[in-house]
Amino acid sequence: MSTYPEKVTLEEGLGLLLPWGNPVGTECVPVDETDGRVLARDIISKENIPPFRRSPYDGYALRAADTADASRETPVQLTVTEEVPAGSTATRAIGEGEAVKILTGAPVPEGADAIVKFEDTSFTEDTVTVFAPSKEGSNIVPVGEDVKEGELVVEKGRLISPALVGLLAGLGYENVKVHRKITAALLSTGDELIAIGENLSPGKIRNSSIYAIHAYLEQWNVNTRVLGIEKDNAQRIADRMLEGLADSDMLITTGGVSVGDYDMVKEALTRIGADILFWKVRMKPGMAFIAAVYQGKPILALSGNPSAAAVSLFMLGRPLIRRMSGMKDYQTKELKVKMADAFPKKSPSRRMIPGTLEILNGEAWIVFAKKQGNGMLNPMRDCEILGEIEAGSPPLRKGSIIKAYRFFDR
Ligand SMILES: Nc1nc2c(c(=O)[nH]1)N[C@H]1C(S)=C(S)[C@@H](COP(=O)(O)OP(=O)(O)OC[C@H]3O[C@@H](n4cnc5c(N)ncnc54)[C@H](O)[C@@H]3O)O[C@H]1N2
Ligand code: MOO
Repeated sequence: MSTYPEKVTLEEGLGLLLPWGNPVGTECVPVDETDGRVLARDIISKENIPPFRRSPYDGYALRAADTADASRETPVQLTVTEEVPAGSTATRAIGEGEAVKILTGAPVPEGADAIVKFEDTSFTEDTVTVFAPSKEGSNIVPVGEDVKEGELVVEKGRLISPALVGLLAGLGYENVKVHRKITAALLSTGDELIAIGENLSPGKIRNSSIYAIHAYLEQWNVNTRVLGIEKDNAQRIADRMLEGLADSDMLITTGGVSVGDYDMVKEALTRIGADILFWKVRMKPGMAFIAAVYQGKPILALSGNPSAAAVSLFMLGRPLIRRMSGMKDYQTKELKVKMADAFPKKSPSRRMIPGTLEILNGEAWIVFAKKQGNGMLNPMRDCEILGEIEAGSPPLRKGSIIKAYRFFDR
């Protein structure tokens, strides 16, 4: 019989599980499909953005030296030689006493070293008059202001944001090398579960938890293969597990991981020959949990209790999924928050309390979910962060400072 650790700390559990989350392979996808994907190569710019000195205003390009003596009383008049709209270039460099009418986004002509806005001048078709000296370089966007040629714009392993999609397009990438999306098979176990459309009968409940898990996975850009509901029968669960694992990178199950007579998931894992990495984590909710590996593929057996399943998925599943997806910063980020509510009970166990993050007077506060309990989904509804009550804590007053874990970072 294989042995495995029981009742590990969260950190021990992550230490045992995360090494199995090897980054998946890569693929090239059109740039407009890359939001939320993980970049698989460093992006070093071959170009400057902008590629030329640019005017940020509609106005006149001129030589700052020509305006040195300009004032309200002694305005300086310059000869306008031509007009340069965006998309064009000047036909020649400007000389002493000359200016070029220029529009926003147009390249600054050779010889010019300052731009004056229209509204700061008076002008005719052929002349422009300025009333103050311009500083050399003023109102000129330098070449490469946004991105410099040769610059490391973004490292591989970063999650691509909407602005980065735009930057990649701006750099000329029609296709981008990203990690392929991982696929997770999802299996719900429990004799009590019925599908959404079925009628409730005594003792039965609708399968809700897996829909929440499915939605979280979608947010994390994971493809899913939904296996449906299986009864509390070890062999049937084992068969479904193998079916799901055959064409997925990982398996997530719910239910049947406690100590009850019908908790068949551990037995099913043994039957398929999976290696159990650990059973039970010292936190609440989320104590009931099994991590296993089958042919290198991670298996997360989550609690049937929906909040417990979500907390395990956030604290253990999410970093694993981020690592498998190719992300460099896969670890959950921590912060210190003040409690906007008291936690009135002693807490012998380490507790994770879902809440929202509020910033008040420059301080981070956690507002706990109104409902708390591992058997509900409501507590997780608006969860942005999980506040941690340490094992052995006395009752905590409002305003106490605790650690929290955040889930809205990229
Ligand atoms: N004697 C003990 N009993 C229990 C312990 C324990 O340590 N000793 N731990 C309790 C804790 S804490 C949890 S969490 C649960 C874990 O139970 P399982 O993971 O085995 O889950 P089930 O028993 O299958 O279901 C628990 C609960 O959740 C409901 N459920 C199941 N699947 C779904 C679903 N897909 N959607 C919605 N709800 C679901 C199920 O009907 C049960 O009510 O064990 C405690 N017991
Ligand atoms: O294990 Mo239960 O998962 O503590 O809520």
